[in-house]
Amino acid sequence: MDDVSFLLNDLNDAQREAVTLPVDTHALVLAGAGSGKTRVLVHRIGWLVEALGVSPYNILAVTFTNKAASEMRGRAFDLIGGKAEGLTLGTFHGIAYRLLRQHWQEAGLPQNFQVIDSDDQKRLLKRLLRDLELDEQQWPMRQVQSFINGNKEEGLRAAHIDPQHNPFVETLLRVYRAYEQQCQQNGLVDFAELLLRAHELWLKNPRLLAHYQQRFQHILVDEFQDTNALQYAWLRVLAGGTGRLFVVGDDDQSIYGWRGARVEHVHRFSDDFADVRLIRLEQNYRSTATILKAANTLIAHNSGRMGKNLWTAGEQGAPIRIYRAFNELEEADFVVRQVERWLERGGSRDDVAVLYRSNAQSRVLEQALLRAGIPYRVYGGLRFYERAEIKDVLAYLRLLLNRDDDASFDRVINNPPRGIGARTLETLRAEALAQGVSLWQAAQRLLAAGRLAARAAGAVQGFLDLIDQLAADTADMPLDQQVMTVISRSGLQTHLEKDEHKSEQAQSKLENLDELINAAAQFRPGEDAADETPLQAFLNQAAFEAGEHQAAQWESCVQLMTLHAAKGLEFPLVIMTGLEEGLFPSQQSIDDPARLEEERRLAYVGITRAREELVMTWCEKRRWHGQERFPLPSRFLSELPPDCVEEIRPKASVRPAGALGGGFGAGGCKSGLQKVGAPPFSIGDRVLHGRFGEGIVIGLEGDGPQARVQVHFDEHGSKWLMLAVAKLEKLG
Ligand SMILES: Nc1ncnc2c1ncn2[C@@H]1O[C@H](COP(=O)(O)OP(=O)(O)OP(=O)(O)O)[C@@H](O)[C@H]1O
Ligand SMILES: [Mg+2]
Repeated sequence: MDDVSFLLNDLNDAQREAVTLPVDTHALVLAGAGSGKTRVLVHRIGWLVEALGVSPYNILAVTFTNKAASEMRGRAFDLIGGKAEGLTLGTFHGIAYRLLRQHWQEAGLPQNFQVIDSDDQKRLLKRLLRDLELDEQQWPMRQVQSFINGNKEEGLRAAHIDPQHNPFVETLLRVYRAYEQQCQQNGLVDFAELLLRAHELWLKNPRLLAHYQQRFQHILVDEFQDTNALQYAWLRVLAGGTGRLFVVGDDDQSIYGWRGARVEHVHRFSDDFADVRLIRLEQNYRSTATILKAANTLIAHNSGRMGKNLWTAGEQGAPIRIYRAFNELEEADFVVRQVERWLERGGSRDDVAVLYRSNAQSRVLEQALLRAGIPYRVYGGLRFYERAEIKDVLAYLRLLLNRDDDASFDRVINNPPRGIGARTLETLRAEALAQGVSLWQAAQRLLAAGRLAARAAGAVQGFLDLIDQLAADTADMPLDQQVMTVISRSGLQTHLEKDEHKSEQAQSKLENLDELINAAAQFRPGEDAADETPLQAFLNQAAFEAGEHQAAQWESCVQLMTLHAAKGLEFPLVIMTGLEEGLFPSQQSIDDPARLEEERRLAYVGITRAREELVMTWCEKRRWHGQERFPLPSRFLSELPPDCVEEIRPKASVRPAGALGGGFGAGGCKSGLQKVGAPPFSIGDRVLHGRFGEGIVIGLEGDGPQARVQVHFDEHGSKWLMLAVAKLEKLG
């Protein structure tokens, strides 16, 4: 087997054992982060093809995200060259989608069926509730949606569910049935439906199933701990009696419990399939010994783990640096300095990932990176000002300034839904086109001429009045109140709040809206904005930031992403931000032990993304949900081994460690960086400047005549000033 030794050379014994298992066994590779599970999976593909002569056509590989899938394809290509093209490789949803496209008839779908996202689904359900004369107050959208999606994920259609004379379930079932019917009629397929249909495709078409069972003799699954019930069932059916499953996973990285993933599948796997070979990998190749020890110590706080021993032969590495920022603006500045430092030492931007718990945290980070001219990409999501809910609010604000802004008009006239249908919109557009006027003017004309049906006319008039009224009422408000008023009176907020508890998605959108209010509160027009109103300047700035530094695909970029999106990836430098109680762990998880453990696994995922250096930051003060908060440092910080961490503070800070809320628990981090010589100010002092007014000291740098101080002024934002020349007065 000389010619296949390249497949085994850079593997350790346990990895090699997994890769070279006989062709007729099932395998479960259970191992911690960075132990080479994904590598083993790819090498197994190579082994099947090159050593055992399996055709790529007979191999199905499932990953968790599209990015992971394309990386896996790349790695497979490196091993087996062009043969990799014959593999079927993708996410569960992607594979189900392809199957349904190919077998639309057998699946009972129209050829041109359309996939709808969660927002589309909500809109459709709202309409159905109205048709069924059900009150949305009584039947909250989140409940309806989770009833339908939850059942689909369990493989249950409306017809399968016995309401057992429970009137509550009976009503939900009526909605489910109507929804199924509507989707079928219009050829619409939601996310859960993709998997359910693909599953039913197997069950209803034994011949087709037999074909695919025969074809996919080898099924390999990465991140197995995050499969949900339907995905697991789908795998079981497809594997049938002959297919061989090779699954890899880590119970400590199960982070999608809130979306129905079941770590129990890892336990069940050995019962559901005969002769499963269990292989454990214990050597970590990704991280320094320090980072690995921190991760191991942290996750040991969870109970009911399968237990693992991860070790590394790698270097000790630098300590994990924990930065206690004054506030989120200063935190973002610090992140930028870390990136710059990395680049100065010869690193590349691609090496750096900045991770956060909540999407809304990205705005301040994006702004700081933009200011510093560092290209970045928000991975697995959109940049702040490109997010739909932010664009919605901005569209309202634009309309307040300019009623003839057609793009904005079009975006929000029926958003949130106010009963203005597609036909009315068509009429408006046709009129605007025919008369060469804006949509707003077209609406006014049609209303004046009585050319809209009564119901539509009422709704359109209501919208025009809303905008006029908002413009009049908010004209003299400060910018943040303007934004806040628009968010609440437009109905956008209520629209999202209605399903607040159900979807993280709606919750995250609400957080983004709060963050937009923060942005308005912190906004200071530039010097060249003298003849604009603050609102105009704010909108221009937002447009600018949305379009700015749109990094090209190939350009080297710092990557910003949520902790969830970082799963499976690795970076030389990882910066985890917002390590604060109430943010990470999230507020909702604090009183629920199971959810708290999931948050801890998320922290474990974050820490184990780092290869060489890890930095964690938290803020003594954070604007969050439109309020100033003074969070405690995250409990996860105090769960790290003290000898692995180093606390750093803004340079030359003279405030003694612990003065603002104490360290983080017993054995907290010792600060080696405090200077004793006493500059006249310390972080957190309130100061007065002749020109910029009042502010707060957030940074100090240098000594003697070179000493500089960074102040965040209430009215003018952050500035660095030379201490020797700036006339700063300390306020009581
Ligand atoms: N035997 C080995 N020799 C050298 N490097 C290895 C070896 N095994 C894995 N690696 C490297 O270690 C890193 C982690 O591997 P991999 O991503 O496969 O781990 P994983 O177990 O899938 O991690 P995660 O749980 O985070 O998904 C990768 O950079 C990989 O190339
Ligand atoms: Mg992996």
